[in-house]
Amino acid sequence: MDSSKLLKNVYGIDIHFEDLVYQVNTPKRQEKKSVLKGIAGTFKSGELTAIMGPSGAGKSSLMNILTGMTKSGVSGKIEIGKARKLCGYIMQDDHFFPYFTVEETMLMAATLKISNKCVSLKEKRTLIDYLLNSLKLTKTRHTRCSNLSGGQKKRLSIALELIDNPAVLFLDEPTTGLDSSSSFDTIQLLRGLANEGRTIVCTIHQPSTNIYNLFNLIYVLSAGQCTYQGTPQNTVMFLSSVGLECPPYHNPADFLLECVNGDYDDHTEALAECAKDTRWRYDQQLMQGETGEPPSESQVAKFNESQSPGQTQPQVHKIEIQHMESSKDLTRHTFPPTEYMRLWLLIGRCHLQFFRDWTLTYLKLGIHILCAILIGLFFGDSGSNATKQISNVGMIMIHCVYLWYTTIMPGILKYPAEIEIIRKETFNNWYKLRTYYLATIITSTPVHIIFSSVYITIGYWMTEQPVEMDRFVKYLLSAVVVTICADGLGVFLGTVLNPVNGTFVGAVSTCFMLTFSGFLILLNHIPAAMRFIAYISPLRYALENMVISLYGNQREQLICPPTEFYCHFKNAVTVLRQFGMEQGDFGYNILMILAQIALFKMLAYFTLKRKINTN
Ligand SMILES: Nc1ncnc2c1ncn2[C@@H]1O[C@H](COP(=O)(O)OP(=O)(O)OP(=O)(O)O)[C@@H](O)[C@H]1O
Repeated sequence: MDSSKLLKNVYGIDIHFEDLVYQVNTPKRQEKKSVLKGIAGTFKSGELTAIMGPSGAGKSSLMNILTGMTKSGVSGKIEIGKARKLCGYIMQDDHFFPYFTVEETMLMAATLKISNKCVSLKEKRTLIDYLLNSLKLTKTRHTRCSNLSGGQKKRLSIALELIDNPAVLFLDEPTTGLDSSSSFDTIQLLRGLANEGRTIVCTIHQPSTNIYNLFNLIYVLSAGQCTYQGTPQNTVMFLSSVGLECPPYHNPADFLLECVNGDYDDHTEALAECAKDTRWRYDQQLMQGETGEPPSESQVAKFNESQSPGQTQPQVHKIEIQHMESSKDLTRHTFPPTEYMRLWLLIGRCHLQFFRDWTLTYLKLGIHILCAILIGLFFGDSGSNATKQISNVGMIMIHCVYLWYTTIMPGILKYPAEIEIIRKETFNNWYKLRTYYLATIITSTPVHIIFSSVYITIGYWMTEQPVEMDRFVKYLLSAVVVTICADGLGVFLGTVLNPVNGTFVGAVSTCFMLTFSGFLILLNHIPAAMRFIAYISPLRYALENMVISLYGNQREQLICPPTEFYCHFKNAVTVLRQFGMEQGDFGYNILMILAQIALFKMLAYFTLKRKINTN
């Protein structure tokens, strides 16, 4: 298949909005602030539109409303409707998984967005080659995303969204952080994409004259009002019509911004009134020569008639544009894989990411092994020596806290690091959040099981614990479930709090759970009214379970060294009695930890969803 054909077949979607009002709450709750004050406009297919204006004018707000990212506080009419699913949104900052190369990132996007049933893997590779070539990224195809320059990252973001050929592309400040040459290249690229029939809308700050002239339409916002909507070429004439004369050799874009900024007195109302005249959208020279006046209504009508639909400006290429008659036609030229298929793809991606990040794998495993050996050496024969049983229970406590702490902290930091990538990918319909969340659970759980098992097994055998399979399995199981529980709580905290507060709350909650685990203060020494805290500590359930695994179920007597006159803990049941764990129920304790895992994982999903949906 000709891969370029996949991209050239474009739906022409015009975006029209009227009386668009956006209000936000102010600190004084009774008043609302109007960010957008009843603006109107049309962004046409085949056109590259720039939304400009001073800082705080409402550009990002307008963009977020049109993309559907902001919904509350919005009123008015937006004609884009179901066509939103044919839109791509490229946010200001470019976020990628750092351990994948450009080619791998593209391939993952292609497999997540397009089903193999409609485009084979071979065709996807050809399409990727075509896109990388068109966006001048071929030389970086084997470069990891973290090593790309700002301009390359931006082009990769664009390439990723172009894979499934969106009809509309929104870009928030695509040139921010780029040098003038990269900025020009990026906008020229966007112009090319618009010429193919797409509707491309971006916000931009202070473009150079060259860049300014590449746009088909300039839409200026000032204090929530539209103060110009017309071609770049008509800017000087428009400003002149309200008495603002652009000095010779001055960049019209700069002058326009100076005017709406109020550098030459406040002309906002006059400009807003004049900007209601949509005839500034039409190219003067094209229609009637330089008259200093916008074209008349009849000239506009005549001009429109002479243009085919979707072509309000001269078209550079002849392209296939299919115009939408109704929302029934709203299907992409390609279709996505099922959510089940995406789940498998995401599991694969999570695995690959895990193995690429050596700090998550080799370093963590190495530290687990090292710590287990060190603790084993410290405690020696504490598992069998009747004189060392308080130390042995202390060692179990250390194992619980070690596993808890080393799991909760990465959990807290996991999502804050990935949130922008997930937001971008879920918003652009790469997959559903629940699919991603499930994939991360499916990937991370075996990792926790393996790591905690390695750690516990080393410690168990080095410290001469009873060589009985059922005791070992129960001991290990308790350690594994408490590790998974720590991950659940960590992820939950990470989706509610920022990393600084999350690590603080994580550390404090661990201290409390440790205090009430039943070792530092015995349960029956805690005032009855406070005892309930102990019953919500997963560490208590885990500690009790690990202790009863070792000392319960009629364990035979421990070894009392011949040098000792009396060994108080020779009978294993004495240890249970000492810590008030005689009545401990293994199954109940496991259930309580499992219930907390389910609770944390569920809460974390909803808080993650809320976080993704708030910008
Ligand atoms: N959710 C919100 N709550 C309170 N104020 C908001 C909210 N969203 C936007 N605003 C306010 O609305 C105004 C416009 O914000 P917006 O981010 O759209 O501006 P902008 O034109 O994109 O600015 P910049 O160019 O600096 O990014 C600002 O004063 C901002 O503080």
